[in-house]
Amino acid sequence: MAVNVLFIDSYDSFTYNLVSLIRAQNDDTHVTIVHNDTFPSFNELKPFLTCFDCIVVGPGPGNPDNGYRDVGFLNEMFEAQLEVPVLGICLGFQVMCRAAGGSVKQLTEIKHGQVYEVEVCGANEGTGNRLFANYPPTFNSVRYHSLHVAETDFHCENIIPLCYTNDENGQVLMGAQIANTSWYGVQYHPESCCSELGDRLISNFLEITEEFNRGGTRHHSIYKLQDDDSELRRTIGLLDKAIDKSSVYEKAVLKPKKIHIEELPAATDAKLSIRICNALSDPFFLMSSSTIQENRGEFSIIALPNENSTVFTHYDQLHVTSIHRWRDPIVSRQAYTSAISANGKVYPGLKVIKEDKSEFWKSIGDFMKNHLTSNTSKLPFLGGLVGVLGYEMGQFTVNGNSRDIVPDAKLVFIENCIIVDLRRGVVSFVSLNDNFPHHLKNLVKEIARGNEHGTSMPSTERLPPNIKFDIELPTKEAYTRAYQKSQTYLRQGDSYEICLTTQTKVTPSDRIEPWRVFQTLIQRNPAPFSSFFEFSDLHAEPADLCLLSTSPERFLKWDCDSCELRPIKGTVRKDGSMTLELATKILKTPKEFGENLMILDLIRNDLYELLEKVTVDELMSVEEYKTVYQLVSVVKGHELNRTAYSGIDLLRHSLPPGSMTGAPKKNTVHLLQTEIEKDLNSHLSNQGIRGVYSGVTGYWSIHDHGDWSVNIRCMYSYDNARSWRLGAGGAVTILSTLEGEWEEMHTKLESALQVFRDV
Ligand SMILES: C=C(O[C@@H]1C=C(C(=O)O)C=C[C@H]1O)C(=O)O
Ligand SMILES: NC(=O)CC[C@H](N)C(=O)O
Repeated sequence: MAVNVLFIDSYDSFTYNLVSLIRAQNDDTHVTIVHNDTFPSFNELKPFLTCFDCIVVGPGPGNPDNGYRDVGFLNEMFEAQLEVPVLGICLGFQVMCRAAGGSVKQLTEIKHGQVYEVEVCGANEGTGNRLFANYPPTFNSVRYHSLHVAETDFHCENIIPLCYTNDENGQVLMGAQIANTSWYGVQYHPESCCSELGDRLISNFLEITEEFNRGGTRHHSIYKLQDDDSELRRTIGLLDKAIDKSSVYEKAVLKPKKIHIEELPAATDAKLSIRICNALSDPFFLMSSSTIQENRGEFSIIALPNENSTVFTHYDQLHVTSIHRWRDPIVSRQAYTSAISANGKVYPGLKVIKEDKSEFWKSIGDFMKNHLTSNTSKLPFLGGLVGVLGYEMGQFTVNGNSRDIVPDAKLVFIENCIIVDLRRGVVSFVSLNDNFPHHLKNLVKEIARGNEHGTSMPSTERLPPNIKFDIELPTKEAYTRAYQKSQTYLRQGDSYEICLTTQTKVTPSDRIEPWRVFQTLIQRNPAPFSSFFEFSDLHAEPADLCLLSTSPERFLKWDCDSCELRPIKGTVRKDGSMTLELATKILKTPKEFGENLMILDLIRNDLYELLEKVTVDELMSVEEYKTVYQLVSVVKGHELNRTAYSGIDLLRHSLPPGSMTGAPKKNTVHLLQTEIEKDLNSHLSNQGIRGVYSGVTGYWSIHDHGDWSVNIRCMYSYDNARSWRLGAGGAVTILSTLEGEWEEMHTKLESALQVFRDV
């Protein structure tokens, strides 16, 4: 049967998991998604309702008692006595029960990302438990809620209980029908990857819908519309577009390009790329692995910008993108500075576009469209854009308002690179225009043979002595206030998990070359996604952005048809007595399980927004790093080829990384920026801005491969290494403790900060 579903989203991070579950029931099911505030009031939505067979009201942050601010027009909608089948989930369920006379109260023991056994009430009787037809007496499902429908109310005659769970709160209502209506709902999350029988719930509801519409006078499904109903069809089309899902660029048929690759056998030495970089006199960017792990860190990429390299820089606060050539002598610092801040002035060699960050994505899409090729290769990168995207390039952040104008994104087009395949022991020289510098090839050949001339790695894991470091850490008082605010929001139901982060500033008494600091860092904290980016892209001028990263976390990797994300959530410090076995025990407790599951479900959501097929390939494995053990899940997206989207769309739509925000993303990012982290970093000039930290670093190759890691366990500088900033944090959940989080933040901070200690 063709069913036309209206899905009302309350800005949750699990919406598209539900939408995909609904779509999966039937090929003919059409789901139209609107937000709960797409319309200023229910009246404006009402005329469209005849287009739909049923309504699904999704989960979300907030409390129905807060009215339009939290739930948009939903209270009004349920008060309007709709004659249409409704399925309310979590927040949707709470709004529905409230309209039927129930009251919504805070749980004593809040449940975020926890699996509970749900007991189904009695067998079918009359219109009774249709929603749970063909269910076993009990099943497991995931709960994400701070609020619930109070027990005193569900014994009222309007609310017919359909299932319960029992926990420290007593008996908690998990599902109900509103008497004399075809409104149903569940408090738990059927769409979570750790919930059972979610598909059966949806298919039962769709059957209820079908029967309702068959028996009644409603025959409005769009698929049954006649040609003269084109107006209605158009209306649905308009509603379908209420949420912007445009792609970064329009995919086209690609042609192969001759790419010049020369291979050289080399040792399988994780430090080879560092040894090569040590010998380079011209600028380079490095994406390297100092540890090789399954499916990570097999390749190190040395990208060599040259005078043909186009440099894209975006300034979120100014709404400006600048485009110029790498170290173009005709672009002076003075011209550059005045061009980006004074609107519309034209300088030779420099293009300044007034655009916001969403247009920035389109600008790089337009640029790359002309460079993409159909080549396939074993190499991850053949040339293309490399660089850094800061946290504020992602969705839902608001513009900063600071004195310091710093770049939020920097991407450089690379035509020459050296790729070290650490597994196969091969070095490749790759050139798009056959202009790979000869002297460099010869130099690398010498190094691969082990003939270095006094340029080897510094033998100590220490920075040069006699330099003092002024370290400004966040205060415990400020952290405590931010932590407590986070707990308040979690209890109120405004968020399920909040990644609370801090920033530390380090000022050396003397400048140390970033490359020197990086070498020390990667020896102290080897990681699969280490990167070195010194953007000295203005001729004879110091770098205005520098990033040294030892990230353990892949954010997103893609090729033409599939993608992979590896969210890390759950951290245990490695100290003398900690073993893998013990860490595994700690990481498999409800606190860490919930923390990881929430982000895992969020990431599935981010992919389902654009893709149909998403799988969880690893559920919470424990991985060992130099200073910590981490809980890692692996999520894959498939069949990108069948959609209008490419990897860059997935990147754009899923930034900032969920593991750095918490869930639901929109509200949590907003709370972090405007309330929680606002006063936490008073020692920084641009507070309220995370900058590079929490963003991503990586590449977009011309053969449409990409790989981006999360900017954590890193340091970055906006003043040419005169001072460094280090971000660190962790997810705060209802099961966190202040001391535990404070310690975890320090553990992560120390993984990079240690290079400035015991020098
Ligand atoms: C916030 C950081 O790390 C993030 C938070 C983690 C956690 O809460 O367990 C783990 C890895 C990262 O996604 C950090 O390193 O600063
Ligand atoms: N997942 C949800 O929809 C949560 C609903 C509500 N904000 C609560 O915390 O209870």
